[in-house]
Amino acid sequence: MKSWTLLAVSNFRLTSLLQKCVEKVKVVNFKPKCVFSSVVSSNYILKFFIHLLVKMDAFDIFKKLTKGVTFSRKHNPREKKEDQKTDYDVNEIKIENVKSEDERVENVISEENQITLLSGLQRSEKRGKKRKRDDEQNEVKMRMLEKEKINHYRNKNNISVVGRHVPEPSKTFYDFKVDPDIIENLQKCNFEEPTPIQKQAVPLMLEGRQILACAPTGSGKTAAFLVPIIMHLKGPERKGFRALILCPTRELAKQTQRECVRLSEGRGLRIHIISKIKKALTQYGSSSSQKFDILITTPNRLCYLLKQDPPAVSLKNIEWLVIDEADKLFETGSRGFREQLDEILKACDGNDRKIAMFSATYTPVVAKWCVHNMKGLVRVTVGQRNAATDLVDQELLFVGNEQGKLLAFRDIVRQGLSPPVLIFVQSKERAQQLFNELIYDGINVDAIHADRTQLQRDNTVKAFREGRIWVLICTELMARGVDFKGVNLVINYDFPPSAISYVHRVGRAGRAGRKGKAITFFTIDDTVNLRSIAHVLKESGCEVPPYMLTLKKKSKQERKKLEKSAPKRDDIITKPIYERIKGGKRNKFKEILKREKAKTKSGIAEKRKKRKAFLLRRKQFQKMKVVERMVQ
Ligand SMILES: Nc1ncnc2c1ncn2[C@@H]1O[C@H](COP(=O)(O)OP(=O)(O)OP(=O)(O)O)[C@@H](O)[C@H]1O
Repeated sequence: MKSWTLLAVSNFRLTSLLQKCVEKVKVVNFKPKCVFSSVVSSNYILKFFIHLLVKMDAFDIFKKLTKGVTFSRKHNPREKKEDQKTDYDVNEIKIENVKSEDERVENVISEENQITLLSGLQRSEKRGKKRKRDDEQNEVKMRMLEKEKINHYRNKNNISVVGRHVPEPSKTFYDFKVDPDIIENLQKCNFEEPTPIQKQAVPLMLEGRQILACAPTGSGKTAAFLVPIIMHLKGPERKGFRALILCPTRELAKQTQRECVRLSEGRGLRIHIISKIKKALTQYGSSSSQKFDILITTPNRLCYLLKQDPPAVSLKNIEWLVIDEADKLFETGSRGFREQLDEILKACDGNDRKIAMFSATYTPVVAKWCVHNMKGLVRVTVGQRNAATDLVDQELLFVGNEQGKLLAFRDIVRQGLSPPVLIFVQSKERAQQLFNELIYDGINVDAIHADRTQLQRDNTVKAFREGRIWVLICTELMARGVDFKGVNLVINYDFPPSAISYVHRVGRAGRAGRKGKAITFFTIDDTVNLRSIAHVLKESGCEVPPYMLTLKKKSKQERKKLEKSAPKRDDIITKPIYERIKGGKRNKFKEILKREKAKTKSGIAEKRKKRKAFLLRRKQFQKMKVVERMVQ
């Protein structure tokens, strides 16, 4: 193999440039070996080469640079070995004619001011490439390290994300890229630092990303979607509604509106809730002033407005659509809102529409829909999916039968009840029955259910919030999203229809970092969901008798049936009602009972009469048939 020895050349940049020149004149296997005699600053050398490159062609440059340099073409086996052994070894370079080359360089550059040569710096092109590669590798390593740090922070906060280019979670409110007034409002609410869902969801939504977020009950999901929306809308405009927040109940919508008002203080945003449908029919139509920005409502009311001809509200300018309690709104059937949701989605047909879904529980139906319909979707999960908050101490209590439930509750009261307490029952009738029972026990109690008027419902919620009512009996209506501060105890008087319902009911306690307790009564009739609910308890670190976890898994059909219609239960009554009624009223009640009895007696007699007539007709018919056969 031919080898060249170039003596007395320059530093690294000089060498590599020279090599390029040499390549241009097609010199094969050029291995420059060089040493400096004096120190030249690399900047000046660069300037020098730029000067040369501009003025001369490659051959000229080569000639100029190699002037006076001796090239040895001798075939030297030792040299060959060296060549193979190492790319370039500074210690074994032959130095010839260094001075003359140095002088020449100085001469050429003398026009370009002063030059200082760095002595001892020798690099080959391969080394240069290696350095470049190293730099790239270091950069990759740095990026990986950064990613690892972010992942570590996410793990610490139990955040998991699925999606592309997910921004870093914010550590403090100041890391949110929001205006100072929003941070001030957050601080006014006594929020010290963002909750994990806020840490991840806020930066995501601020970047305009569509998200499906799942985080435990009471973990601040409301502020997580309100902050970016408020930031996005900035101030009031005359475009009609630009953000829409859907909630499953009016109580939750009102609560969200309150929080939105608090967080957007000073911005002048007009936040509306559809409370009176008649007023709404004329308030938001196309002929109105369009001076409104955020609409918070239930799907039913909004659909009613959309169905008017022409529609009584326009959703064309909606930029953010938030579906709170997404899994509930995606439920089909009479209790769900799926059909209404489809109509609303159709009405929000603006180009800029982005969707955010939030819930404490996750269902595959929602996830599937999001994957198919939300571009650039990011899924954010805090903690374990469909798990109850670990701030609540949960207990399953076997009470034998329906009477046992009342006895168990009275026992809890005897041991000492620390209000506020929420009691969940399966129907409005049972809510009323339990209310009638407890009111005679001298407990400061009220009930809320769909049969009560809007005003009654609002007053009850207000009284409970203000501490005028200690025990609130409610149905599934209040299980989702409603935030009563400091609920100490949740009692599932009637067993929840599903594990998801259990998670939401229990989640009314243990909110915003506070601790709480939940007791769930069960009888022998409640075994269908016992196993799955026992698993929820176990996952949130509560003690569960092992037999519950190994109960036979009930079929999906059985569980679905239970979700659709609650099981039949005995009425909640411990004594005959007339025993509790005094004086004249009691006698009246006895009379009513007698009449009822008489009614049933006459009813039985009527039934007997009918049966007799039926039997008689059947006999006659049979006789006729016999006669017909005989004739034939
Ligand atoms: N960063 C924060 N620091 C302290 N408290 C907060 C913070 N963010 C929200 N909260 C408070 O936490 C409570 C629960 O918040 P929120 O109602 O948003 O919970 P949620 O996750 O929506 O619950 P659910 O799933 O039951 O609807 C509220 O009282 C709210 O004011």
